[in-house]
Amino acid sequence: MYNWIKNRFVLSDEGTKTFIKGVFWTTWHYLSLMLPLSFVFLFLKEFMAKMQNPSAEPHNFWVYIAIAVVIYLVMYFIYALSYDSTYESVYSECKKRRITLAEKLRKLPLAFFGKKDLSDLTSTIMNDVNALEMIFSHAVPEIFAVAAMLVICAVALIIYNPVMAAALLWVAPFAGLLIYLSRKLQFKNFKHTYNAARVITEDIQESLENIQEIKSYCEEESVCKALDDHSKFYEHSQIKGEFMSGVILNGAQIFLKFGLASVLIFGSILLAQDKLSVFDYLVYIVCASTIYSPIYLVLNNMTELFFLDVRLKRFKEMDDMEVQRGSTKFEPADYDIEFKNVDFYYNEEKQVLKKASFTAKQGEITALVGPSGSGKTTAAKLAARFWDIQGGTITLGGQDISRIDPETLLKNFSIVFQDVVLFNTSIRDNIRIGKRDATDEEILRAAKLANCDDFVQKLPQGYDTVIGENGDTLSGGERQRISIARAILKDAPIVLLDEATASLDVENESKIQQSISKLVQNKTVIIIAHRMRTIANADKVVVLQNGQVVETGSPAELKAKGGLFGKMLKLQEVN
Ligand SMILES: Nc1ncnc2c1ncn2[C@@H]1O[C@H](COP(=O)(O)OP(=O)(O)OP(=O)(O)O)[C@@H](O)[C@H]1O
Repeated sequence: MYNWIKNRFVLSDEGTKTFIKGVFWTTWHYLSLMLPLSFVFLFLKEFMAKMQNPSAEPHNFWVYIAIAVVIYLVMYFIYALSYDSTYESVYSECKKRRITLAEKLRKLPLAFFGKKDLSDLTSTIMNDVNALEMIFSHAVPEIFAVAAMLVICAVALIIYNPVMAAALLWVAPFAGLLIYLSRKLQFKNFKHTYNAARVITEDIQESLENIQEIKSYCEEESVCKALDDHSKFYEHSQIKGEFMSGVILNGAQIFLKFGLASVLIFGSILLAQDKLSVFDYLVYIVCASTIYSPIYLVLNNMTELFFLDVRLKRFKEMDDMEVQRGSTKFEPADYDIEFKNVDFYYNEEKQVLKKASFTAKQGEITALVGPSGSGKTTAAKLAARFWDIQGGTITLGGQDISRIDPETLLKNFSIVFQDVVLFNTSIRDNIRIGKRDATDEEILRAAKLANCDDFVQKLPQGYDTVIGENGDTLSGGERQRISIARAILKDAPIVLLDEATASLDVENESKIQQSISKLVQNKTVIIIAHRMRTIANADKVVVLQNGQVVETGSPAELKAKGGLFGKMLKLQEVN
């Protein structure tokens, strides 16, 4: 049972224990709801005994008051315990689930994020877990608790009078079966609604992110129309889903009412035949008027469980995702990077690297050159284990990087991409990302080396200026310089520069080239640039074409050879 609960609801060990505790107390809470009813029966029994025998001595009035107070206190404490244990379990489990998801995301290869929409992941971490909070704090414990209470009551009623119990309870299994049989249909409906909601979230996020392009290409109308269509589809599937659930649930609820009719009919027959006392008849009528509400509650919550399954499926999908593992101990003799017959493809349709072999030595600048789409960026990112390769090996300091923990590996890399990512915080904090414990002096030094200081000093708050989402308030070149300052501050033994100076003007580029030449001393440097002057200082050039290494050598050697590199060089000289 323990394992079933744990797997069924994708819970942690502690979550399963607190969940069972919550269900235990919720069951007692529902059982305690019968106490006032028992009190009424006690009173009724005595009242009828008094009617049959007027000389019988009634209980003292204060006895009833005392019983009522005890019942109230018992119910109060049981409810408090049930509330406390259920909510404690729910909130702590949801917190854990969010942390586990975030931890999982941290360990997934970056390839995963390329395939997934980020709004979708955010929605799983926030909205799906929120929905779980609701369902776990209400529906799930209630199902277990009310079902347990109903079983106990059913057993008591069957022992008390099996025929009347049968007349009362026969409807419940049929109503339950009706809901159970509808589960596939309800699951399918909810999945449609859920996916439609995800599409809308993605639409909104995408249109907000690309608002500039949308406006500049006058695409507002078509974007709004798409959003409108998706919203209509969402509305339609919501209404369809609710209608379907409503029809099924109402069908079950109406069916349950037959139970009251059969109690009245059978009870009257048995009463007429003198096989049932008036008191027992009244007991079953009262039961019939109260017991179907909790049964209906269970049925209603069962449909919530079908909805829960859609969300749990998403959690399981993320849970089952393969994470990148490796040793956290990494003490290389040097920082030479070696690609040996590397095969790589993002998806099976197209192989991006084919038996690629080259070495980027420590203390040297290795330039990756080649036509657009030849696999330069991919190769550079593979060196930092952004993805795992499908064939060959990549070693760093002689150690296979697929056996090194990605985070441990990345500590050795300073990376500057063309697509700079900045955070909506101060310039100082954005640079500090390179080295969390950096002093202000170290930050200033890195900023000066990266030629940031001039433009930062002109800003009203200097290094404390908050730069907006992804540095929106800065120019492309300024943003790029901040990211270079970050890399300088990190001072890692390996430097990857992917079109790092592409968005700078000639004057700034040459200044940054000087800074970069300081940054890269005695380091392993892999540089990707389309402008040939950017790689003039490279020690080695690796030319890629269609994912294959077609030339390797110094810039002078390759120029003299007159191959692809020579042609590219000539082309740029002409231009
Ligand atoms: N995340 C990805 N998923 C699928 N395919 C990708 C992905 N990134 C790149 N590719 C494909 O892999 C091939 C190599 O891309 P890559 O960016 O490595 O080339 P590149 O030589 O750096 O190009 P450029 O000079 O234009 O930046 C291209 O065909 C590209 O479409």
